[in-house]
Amino acid sequence: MISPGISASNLSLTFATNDGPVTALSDVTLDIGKGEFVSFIGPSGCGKTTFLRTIADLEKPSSGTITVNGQTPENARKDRAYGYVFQAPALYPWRTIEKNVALPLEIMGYPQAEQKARIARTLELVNLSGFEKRYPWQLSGGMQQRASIARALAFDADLLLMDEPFGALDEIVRDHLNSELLKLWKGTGKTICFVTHSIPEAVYLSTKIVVMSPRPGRVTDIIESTLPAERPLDIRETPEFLAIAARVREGLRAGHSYEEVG
Ligand SMILES: Nc1ncnc2c1ncn2[C@@H]1O[C@H](COP(=O)(O)OP(=O)(O)OP(=O)(O)O)[C@@H](O)[C@H]1O
Repeated sequence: MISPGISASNLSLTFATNDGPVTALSDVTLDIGKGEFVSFIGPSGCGKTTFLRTIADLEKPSSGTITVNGQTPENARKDRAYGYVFQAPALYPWRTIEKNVALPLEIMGYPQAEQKARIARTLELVNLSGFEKRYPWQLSGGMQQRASIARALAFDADLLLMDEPFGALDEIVRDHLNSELLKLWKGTGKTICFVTHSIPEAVYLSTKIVVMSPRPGRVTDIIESTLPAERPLDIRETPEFLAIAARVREGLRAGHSYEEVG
């Protein structure tokens, strides 16, 4: 049996705004096992970021429950249960790459030697060994995003929350980072929650795909991937891959997601 990593039950979240209440999440029920790679896909405004932020205890649900490693999100946060990778790399320009990766370790009071070892290990995991002394602006966008992944990995949380980390990158860099991320996931056994707008990216990476629709944000389909663990990039041309992609597309249509745009 897969042990529970994240369990949401009838989770709803409504923001009070000047224009009245906005329901970002409506009645979301979802279980994510430890070691799963789960993608959240849906159009802008369907609550993907809000769901990630709720896991991270950055938002409080209006109703329903959610547990992270069997605890409240607040206790999980205090336990440093997760690393968070934002849409933009969000690196400090005045800090070198190694100093950026060191930041959470400094805050958590790791001894210098331990910091050094962890920085070396995580930079190696994301293929950035040798770039320790560079500044973020000296690296390409893809390298900057890898550095921010290294920072999220530095304190070795079991759970990695990634909010559309590769959205701003070109296809080729994105392909490369997708296969690197899969390798990293397989090598570390972490649980990954990954937000994306891209159907091929979601299908390529995930063990489970959560399709969402807006107004209000809800889950329209949960797809368990039947793809093998070993996934070369050209798996994206196989009938099995295309069948899963078609089901995701159908789920998006069922939520009237794209018809409403434009
Ligand atoms: N702090 C907030 N206050 C008020 N409304 C908010 C707040 N955060 C999000 N929302 C609203 O909640 C809904 C869901 O937003 P969310 O950012 O979770 O969507 P998303 O699916 O991640 O979108 P995107 O793909 O554009 O990042 C949107 O309508 C958004 O405007």
